[in-house]
Amino acid sequence: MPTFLSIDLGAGSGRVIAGSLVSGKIGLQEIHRFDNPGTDLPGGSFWDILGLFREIQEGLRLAASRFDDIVAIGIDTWGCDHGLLDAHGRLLGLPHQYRDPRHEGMPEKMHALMPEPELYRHTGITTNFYNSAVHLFAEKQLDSPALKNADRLLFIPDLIAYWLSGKMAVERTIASTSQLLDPATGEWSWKVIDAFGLPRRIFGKIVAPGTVLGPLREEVRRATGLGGVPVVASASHDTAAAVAGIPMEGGDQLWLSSGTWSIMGLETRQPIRSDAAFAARCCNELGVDGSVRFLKNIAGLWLIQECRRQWALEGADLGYAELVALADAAEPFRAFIDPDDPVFSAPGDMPGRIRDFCRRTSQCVPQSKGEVLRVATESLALKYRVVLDSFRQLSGKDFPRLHAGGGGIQNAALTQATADACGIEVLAGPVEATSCGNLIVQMIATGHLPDLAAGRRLIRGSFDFQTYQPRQSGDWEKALGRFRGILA
Ligand SMILES: C[C@H](O)[C@H](O)[C@@H](O)C(=O)CO
Repeated sequence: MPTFLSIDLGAGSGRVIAGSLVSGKIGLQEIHRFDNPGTDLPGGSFWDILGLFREIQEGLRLAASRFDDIVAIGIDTWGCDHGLLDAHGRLLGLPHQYRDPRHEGMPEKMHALMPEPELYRHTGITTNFYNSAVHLFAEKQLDSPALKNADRLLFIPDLIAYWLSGKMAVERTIASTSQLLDPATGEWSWKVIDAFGLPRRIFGKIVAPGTVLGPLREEVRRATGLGGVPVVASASHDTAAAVAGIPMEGGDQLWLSSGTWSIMGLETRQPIRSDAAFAARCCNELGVDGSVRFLKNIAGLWLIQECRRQWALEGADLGYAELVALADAAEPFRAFIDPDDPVFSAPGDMPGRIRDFCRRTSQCVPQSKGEVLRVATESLALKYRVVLDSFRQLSGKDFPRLHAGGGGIQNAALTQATADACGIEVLAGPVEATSCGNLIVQMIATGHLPDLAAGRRLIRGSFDFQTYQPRQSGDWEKALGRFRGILA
């Protein structure tokens, strides 16, 4: 049975997943899972990129021992982060994490060189702390030897693909998270690159998702036992992969990719760079098959993951099911936070910050773990509603349903709260939207599927989907009024 391998790296953990085509369905098997902890060192917050590569090779080795018909391999990762390489293809230092505080103070300096509305007209991306443009600009301000000596920039999935195949390429969906790309042409925006004084030479050729890069390098073949399996530049940004993996039919559908980030958006054919879109701080990233992901990033399960991490440090190691049960048992609608307030963006004492926010905004201060989690869960659902309303306004369309995919949909309390707060049906599935998207792009690239629509039909027929109907409740409408009041 033809089997495809999806290497899916999130900003917390990574997996190698095998997707086999059996009797007209995709069967998934998780082959290897590993942590991806960022590490704070003098000089910044970094990714352990060599450790990740070792884990990936281990996953490939395990896959080779289980499957004898491996057709292709594709990589997807979180957005924005990158490595710099010299002219010999050697990595110049550890890649920084996008939460590295070096972004602080940069937007003001950038906007002095190119005002944000103009930047938006060129790139379709508002300035956000995580964008590659901000971090490269910081690197430039620090007179970084890596940047000075760099010959090539590769985003994290491009770097892994290079280490696996020996072929360098910049894949378009991941490049579109940089704030350095023109979303209409899908090519680099030289005006922006020049305005920030970044060296043109590091921005190499951009390839479309689904480009076959080449077979595994000899060294990787020896380390894993795999043969010359081709590496495909898949939908390399995990959100692009997730959107490809959510089976929507027809244009302009509303989707939610639910994970560490909750990303809500529309799948469109053209970027939207109007003043209204800029004011709503919506971004245009690129998707599979020439599509545009018109979207808004919302701080998603990050809030809950960081609460969990903090409580584990304090000695309470709680599983996600326990966290959901605690939130369920707490009293509803006591207080709200803006999940996207900058105070929540860095790792740290999230329960303490949630309490501080409530105190600062003169609301009830949640005390117990359940109360804190309830505040986070309801606030997320309400933020989805606010974002949905801005999409309604910007597009002049109403949306009958929200297509939600990704690991976050397993939090049934949050998914039901999403339906309730948004007042629309949520069609939830698949949990593995990202890997599914990554896999179908490989299947298209290798001639096993004709196109994206066929891939989405395959996914629809392969997995269970759950429908959440909105429960009629005036309480959510009242809560929405209070929530809007605390938004900055
Ligand atoms: C900064 C985030 O990584 C990015 O914007 C988001 O789209 C993502 O990749 C979530 O995994």
